[in-house]
Amino acid sequence: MEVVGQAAAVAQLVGNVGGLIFKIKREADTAKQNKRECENLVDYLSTIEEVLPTLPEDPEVARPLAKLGSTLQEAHDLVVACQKRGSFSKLFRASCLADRFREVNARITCDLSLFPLVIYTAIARRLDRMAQNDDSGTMAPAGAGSSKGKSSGGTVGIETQTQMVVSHVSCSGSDDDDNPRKLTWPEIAASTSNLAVVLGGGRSGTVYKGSLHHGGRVREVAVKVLKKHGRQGMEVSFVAELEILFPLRHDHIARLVGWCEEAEEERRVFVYDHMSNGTLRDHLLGSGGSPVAASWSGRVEVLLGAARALEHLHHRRATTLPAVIHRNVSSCNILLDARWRPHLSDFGQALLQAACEEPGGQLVPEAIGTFGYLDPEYYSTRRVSPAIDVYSFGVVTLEVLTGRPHVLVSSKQAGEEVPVAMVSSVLPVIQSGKLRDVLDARPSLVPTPGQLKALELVANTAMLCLWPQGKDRPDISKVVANLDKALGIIRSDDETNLLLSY
Ligand SMILES: Nc1ncnc2c1ncn2[C@@H]1O[C@H](COP(=O)(O)OP(=O)(O)OP(=O)(O)O)[C@@H](O)[C@H]1O
Repeated sequence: MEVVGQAAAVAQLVGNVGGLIFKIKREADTAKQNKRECENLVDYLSTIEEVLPTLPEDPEVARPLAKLGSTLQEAHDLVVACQKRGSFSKLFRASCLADRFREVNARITCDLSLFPLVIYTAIARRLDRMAQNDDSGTMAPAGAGSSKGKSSGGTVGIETQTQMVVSHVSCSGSDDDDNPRKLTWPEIAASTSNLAVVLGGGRSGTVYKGSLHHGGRVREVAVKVLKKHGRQGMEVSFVAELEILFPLRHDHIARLVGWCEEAEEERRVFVYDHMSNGTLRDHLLGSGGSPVAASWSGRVEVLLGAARALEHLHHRRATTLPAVIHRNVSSCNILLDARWRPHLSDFGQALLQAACEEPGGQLVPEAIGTFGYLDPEYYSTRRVSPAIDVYSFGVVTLEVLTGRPHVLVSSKQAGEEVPVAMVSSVLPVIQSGKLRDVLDARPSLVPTPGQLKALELVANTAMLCLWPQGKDRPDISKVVANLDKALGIIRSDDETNLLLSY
């Protein structure tokens, strides 16, 4: 009886969400302003509408459904507000409404992100029950006439979720025909000669070298095969990462070329453009004479490119897409291509900024990041805001200036080596005006006055980025402007010195 009651409650919530989508579509049809935002919202909701009938009548979907319902109620009010055409300060009103659309879109995305896990569990349970009671081999989700039993292993919800993500971001992102594409495992195996060459590895998986025909040409690619840890958690992060990476196009962001998702085999893969000159850290800590290690202009150019990538992530306001917070900015995640141009990579921990957040940032269950780069304020408050990337970028800037690793090993204490964040030993020296004492000597044994002036600007910018409280740190656009200026000073100084040497 209770089960019947719960199923009825879910059916009612599904009906409620479906009804709201219907009403939103109707109101959007007659909107008098912010029509584009209304249309985008309707496109997004149409995809959700298609999935609604496939939701299992399981009590676990009730909570995210109810949350989605209340967000859609706000979306409805917003679309209704677009019925009025304000004569006074019309543009101002339209821009306020556009902001609210971005907020509502971001919240719908947040609400959806709660679904995969519960849908997965519910469908898996359903399949178990079917295996015991019903060997017909078909599964008829509540109210659906489609989706017949081809599915196994409870993967319908997840693959549908991936499909939703792809179709949503395809609508709102770039419309070029060079979009990332879905690949099969045999294609992955062929492109990497059966995972023959390892490029690197980390907490989330192993990266292999490969080549792939894509966008009308053969591309060198890096193929990241995700670890098969906890199936459910992996699915959630895979979908989230795909949602973020799919529409990203920037000269300084490692581009997603494709992905492979074979849920039954627990295989999940991302394919990126290959960056043949490795990580920034390799060059800062290595002894080789790469342009990045050997010249101040090369180093500041890399910093500037990476800062521009972050600026692109933090300020996607020209689009309806919410800002992205990377959460894992480090010298290991700045990769260099064949022409030594930097590309920000590794979006495995990135988050879409929820527009519904309170001041101070979105609260997350756990502050994840890498020791030495992790913003201490974020670590203690668990609030995510763009300022946490600015902090980590400050650490990378100090690495570039000093050539020292982000973590130093201090002397042994009680028989154990104690790691210390590099920031805590280098920052006080810079603050006391002794930048030269910590500057890496490799680019120039004795920096010229012009170089020193530029490097002081870079160091001062790093100090601001490392301010203890996020609200006091500069916006990344300010960081870009300072680095641009510093690079200009270094370049003109290099030219003057070249002329003088003739
Ligand atoms: N596009 C690429 N081109 C070349 N090499 C790459 C590329 N992407 C990753 N790599 C190599 O693989 C290594 C691991 O990649 P990545 O940092 O994305 O993995 P991860 O498991 O997410 O790491 P982390 O533990 O930092 O989260 C990198 O340090 C780099 O050496």
